Amino acid sequence: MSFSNLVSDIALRDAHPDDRSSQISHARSQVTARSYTSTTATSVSISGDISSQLHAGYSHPLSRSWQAERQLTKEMLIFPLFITDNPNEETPIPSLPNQYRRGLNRLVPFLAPLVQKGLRSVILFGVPLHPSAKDALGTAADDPAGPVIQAIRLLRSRFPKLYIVADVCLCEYTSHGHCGILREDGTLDNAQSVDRVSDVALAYATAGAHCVAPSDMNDGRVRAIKLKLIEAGLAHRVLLMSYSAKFSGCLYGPFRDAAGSCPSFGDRKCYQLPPGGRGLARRAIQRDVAEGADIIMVKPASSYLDIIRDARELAKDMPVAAYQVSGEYAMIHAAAKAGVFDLKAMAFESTEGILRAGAGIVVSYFVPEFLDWLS
Ligand SMILES: NCc1[nH]cc(CCC(=O)O)c1CC(=O)O
Ligand SMILES: [Zn+2]
Ligand SMILES: [Zn+2]
Repeated sequence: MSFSNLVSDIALRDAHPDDRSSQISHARSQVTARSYTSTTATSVSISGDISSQLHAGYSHPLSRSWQAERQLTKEMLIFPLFITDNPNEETPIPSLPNQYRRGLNRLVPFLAPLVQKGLRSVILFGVPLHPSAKDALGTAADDPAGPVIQAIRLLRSRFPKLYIVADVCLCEYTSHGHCGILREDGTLDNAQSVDRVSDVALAYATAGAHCVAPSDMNDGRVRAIKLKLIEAGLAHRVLLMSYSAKFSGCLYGPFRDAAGSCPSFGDRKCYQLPPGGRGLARRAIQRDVAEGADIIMVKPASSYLDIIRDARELAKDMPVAAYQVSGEYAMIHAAAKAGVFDLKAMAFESTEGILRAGAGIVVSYFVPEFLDWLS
């Protein structure tokens, strides 16, 4: 049977208008199936033809939606916020389109309409603008008058249903910009760093954060934080989301612009994971599960979908989160601006990939848009 006969054989009249082009590939798959059965010596089995028919399963927008194991919902989304120590600040971040650094006085007016639209959760990053706020120990990180602790209190009281996650790290507060306390030779002092990071986490939990999320990558911080939460009587209501598999690479640039957290020397390659290190990521995930994490996070997301799947399998009984980081967001914006694709379509496609890999929680700078798109 010729290819053109087959094409006319197909009921094009039943196709949805947007599905006409796929009829051609449909015809090709029938060619393959039929020529296979006709050249076999055994009796023609119809099962080959039946199993080759996939299009019926997704020929309608609703049936297409049934094909996903998970659909994106507003409950899955966590929105990152950059909070400065200058109460009236509202400054756009050039490398992060539509994102701003905001002071305390700007938070409630900004968030109120988003909460109205269904915003469920935010993750807070402190951005001390005054250089004097930074020192070798990151003292400002748990300053009770600092932006994060003040924001936790404010948001808890003004938006009682909003779930508050506090990112826990020292790099925004250290004079050298590294994620811990350094030895004289410039390497991280792990024991001191873990003690300091866990104190900061405890301060955020005490201030009312529903969740503390250590992003520092010091060894053993999950256990140290969990123990301090237990000791303080907070372990039953403060969730610990670990940035377990956090890879070093080029995708955090816009964030470091936003947070002013670029290391003043060196890089983070000795504590964040090497991009090829799948085995290390698996060990880090298993380690954090054993140390008492409640949620495992993988970061960045799109270049690490296999790691998200690993996390899904290694931490079977726990939620898995993925952080679509600043560089991923900036790339999508830049490509959309250059006409490569439609921004909304790509925001959905990238997020669907993250969910398909196994995440059930997505930290994303697209949250305000998703709240509109999902309404
Ligand atoms: N440790 C701080 C921290 N927490 C989250 C991010 C990155 C988030 C993003 O790029 O959107 C970073 C930056 C870094 O590790 O340099
Ligand atoms: Zn850090
Ligand atoms: Zn301490």
